[in-house]
Amino acid sequence: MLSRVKVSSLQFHIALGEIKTNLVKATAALGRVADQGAQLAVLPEMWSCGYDYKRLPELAMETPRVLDELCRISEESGMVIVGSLPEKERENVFNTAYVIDRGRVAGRYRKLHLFSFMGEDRFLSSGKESLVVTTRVGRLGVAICYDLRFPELFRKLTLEGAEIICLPAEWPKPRQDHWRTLLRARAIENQLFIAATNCCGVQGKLDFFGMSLLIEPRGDVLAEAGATDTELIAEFEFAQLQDYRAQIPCADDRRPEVYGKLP
Ligand SMILES: O=C(O)CCC(=O)C(=O)O
Repeated sequence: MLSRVKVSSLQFHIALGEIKTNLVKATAALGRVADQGAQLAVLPEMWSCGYDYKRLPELAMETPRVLDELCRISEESGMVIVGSLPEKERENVFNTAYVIDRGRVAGRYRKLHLFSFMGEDRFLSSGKESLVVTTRVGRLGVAICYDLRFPELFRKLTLEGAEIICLPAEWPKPRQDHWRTLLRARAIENQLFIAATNCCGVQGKLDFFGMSLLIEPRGDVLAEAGATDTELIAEFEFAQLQDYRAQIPCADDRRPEVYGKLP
């Protein structure tokens, strides 16, 4: 097991429906962070095409090709890569975060909580399972964007041994405060690392503020992006997680007999 991991968050503007443009951008950014020694790279939510709702079934047909490219990069660079893409299965389209490790898909998480406020539930199907997966950079839990508002999911991932939670997002203005506060809260209450990647810039009618964050288990922000294309890098030291959990043993002090058992 590694004692520390170099983690990167690849924030960029997603061109709506333009898979080729976004793939070129992501590939270049992955190359740059690999050159800086990144071992885990987190891309935004639906980064290949954005929320081009009506064209999602057609755009999702390209996802296997995008995944092949990510697998190649993972194989050549040694990086673990996480990010969400539209996934088509029969008549359903899911918002699916893929974990790519050692040149193959090591785990797949279909977004559980669809953002009904913006009609995501009318165009996408929701997943039925959470995901914690062991990779070469440790045990990763995955959540996507709106999932951040559901602490139960994060607690479940924690109890299942997640050390780092990767959170691809497309979180628009004006809720910057919720984004930053909830990310720090999820890290603090579960005493783990969070690598959250938002997109930035205008996409259709929405304006994204960026503010991708790399956070350690005390809730301290190790790196934070502004509102433009940015590659964040920080080191996650697993001893910090162990020390903090030993110091304030929240997991041991839980009272599940009162408020219910998870998972
Ligand atoms: O919860 C929010 O405010 C934003 C969520 C969102 O944009 C999404 O899940 O796509």
